[in-house]
Amino acid sequence: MTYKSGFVTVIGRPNVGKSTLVNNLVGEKINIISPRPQTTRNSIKAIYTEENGQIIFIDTPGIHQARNKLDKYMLEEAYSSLEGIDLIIFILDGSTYWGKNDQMIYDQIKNSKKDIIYVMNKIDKISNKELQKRQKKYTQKVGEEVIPISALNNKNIDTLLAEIFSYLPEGPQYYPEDMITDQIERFVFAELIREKIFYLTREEVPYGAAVLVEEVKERENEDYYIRANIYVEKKSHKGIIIGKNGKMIKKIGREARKEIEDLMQTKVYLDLWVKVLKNWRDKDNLMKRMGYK
Ligand SMILES: Nc1nc2c(ncn2[C@@H]2O[C@H](COP(=O)(O)OP(=O)(O)OP(=O)(O)O)[C@@H](O)[C@H]2O)c(=O)[nH]1
Repeated sequence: MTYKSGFVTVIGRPNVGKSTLVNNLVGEKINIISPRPQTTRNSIKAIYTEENGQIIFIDTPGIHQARNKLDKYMLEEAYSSLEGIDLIIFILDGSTYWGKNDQMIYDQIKNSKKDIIYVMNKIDKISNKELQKRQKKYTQKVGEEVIPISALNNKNIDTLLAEIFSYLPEGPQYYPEDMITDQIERFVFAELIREKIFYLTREEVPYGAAVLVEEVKERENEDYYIRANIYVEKKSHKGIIIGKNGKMIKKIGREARKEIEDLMQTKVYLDLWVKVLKNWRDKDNLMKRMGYK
């Protein structure tokens, strides 16, 4: 059998279940999911690999009217993720009806001249009779077959996968099979922290420092908790980064937090830890997680 692979954009209005679908397919919680809309702030790649092929998913932020700088950035991200991809999956919400935002996205993706698979999600929320009715309505709107699924209950996902592969071209395995995401958002946070270390410390200290974001959590009061480890190569460097009475690490944390808050447009609690790890540059796994080849 030939090996097929390609880049697939998952698009749809906020809250239709894009992250749930991608996460369930890949089998691990990668993106931040919450019942509130617009939780996905970046296009995050998730990678699905099986014997005969590989699908690289781009999970786009929900498309909506831009209200602020961050919204605009998210919109650009969503549309720019259409470039250079092989297939679009347009997710519709089976528990509601065709809306203004669906129309807006439909017009845009139709323009892109890419292949599109239409999916109607959340069918677990409606009766069989209702399902058929809505599927018919959606089919009339888009003029093509609409695949009903429940991302939450993994219903009809095999059909969807087979459909995706039927569109993908013959291609290489782009990423190793044990790699499931490239975690763009975490990488950006880590880079912001690293940048502060560069500004605030001297000589070889910043060059021997690496940052890995270990945890990103949206809390009930709507702020973000971010925990990151700063790895240094020598004990003496740890002392410098922490500083007298923790002064330096507080300063690094304060300045990085301000920038992350600016990016996320919300309050952030940044929890920084400094750890000595000799020769971290030689540790393959760590390098991979940091986004270095
Ligand atoms: N009942 C039901 N709920 C679902 C299904 N798929 C997703 N949800 C729920 O819908 C909500 C939004 O899901 P997400 O996966 O975050 O939606 P999204 O489209 O990625 O949202 P944005 O990131 O805001 O664009 C969550 O509460 C999910 O649990 C489904 O198949 N059935």
